[in-house]
Amino acid sequence: MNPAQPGVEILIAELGYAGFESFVETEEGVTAYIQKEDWNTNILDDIQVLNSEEFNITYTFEEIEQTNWNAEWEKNFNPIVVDNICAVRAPFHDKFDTEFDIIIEPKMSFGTGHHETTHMMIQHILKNDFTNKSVLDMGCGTGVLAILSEMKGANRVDAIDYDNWCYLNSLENVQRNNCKTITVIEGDASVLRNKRYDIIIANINRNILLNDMEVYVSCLNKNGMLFLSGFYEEDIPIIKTKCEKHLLKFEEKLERNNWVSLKFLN
Ligand SMILES: C[S@@+](CC[C@H](N)C(=O)[O-])C[C@H]1O[C@@H](n2cnc3c(N)ncnc32)[C@H](O)[C@@H]1O
Repeated sequence: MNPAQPGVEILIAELGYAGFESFVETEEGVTAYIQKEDWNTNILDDIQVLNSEEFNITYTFEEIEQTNWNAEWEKNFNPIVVDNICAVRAPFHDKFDTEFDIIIEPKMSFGTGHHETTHMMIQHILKNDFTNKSVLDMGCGTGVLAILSEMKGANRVDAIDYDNWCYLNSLENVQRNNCKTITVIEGDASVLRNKRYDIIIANINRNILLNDMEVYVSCLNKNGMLFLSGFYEEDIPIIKTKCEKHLLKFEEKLERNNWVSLKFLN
């Protein structure tokens, strides 16, 4: 995609709503990634900025091989350290002298800590008490947040993702970090029936969160905590309204580059 610069933010926001999961801004424009099974050309009919006379955006699309993507990731994956407390690194990086040291081989899955939303979710987990809590990591990606939840003392963690690649990658990363309390499940909110948690973490996107909020809230214990991310500052009102409709109390907001992460209490 090749937008004039002022249109980039609008374009990324609209693509995010439509289900695109990650974005790389280049000198030529924006490369946007979406899971193959979520893609069809009709999706672009909803992207209003593509029809804007003001920006004149052109685009192409192509299917990419997961294996090529892996190699790219491994070349470009630099370790990160969040708040000097939690490192997220690949197996081939040296160990960090931080309280928490998470080893992730991301392959194609989202969740290395580099993305603003993952970074903020890590910050939320670091700041809150997870001791002996039951935790749901919905949309677990690499499993990084589930792994940190166990390291922070959670005694039961379900890590759920509807994408088979993420499911397999989370299983690998759970083993790699010697986690004992994490169950990785392939599925979406429909697998949550009759499950209950003290803490729910969901870094997905605005529309999925709005759509599945009722199910999440039905699984959240009284006085439980809900951490949400995967959306922008301008989405806060609609997310807050939805949460407040389910009697959740807004507690805290984190923000990075217009991405936000919210904490609610039940
Ligand atoms: C933004 S990534 C977050 C990954 C990781 N939790 C993190 O914070 O870095 C969102 C993840 O949610 C998954 N996902 C999207 N929609 C979903 C749904 N309806 N049910 C379960 N997982 C979903 C995607 O496959 C992706 O791995």
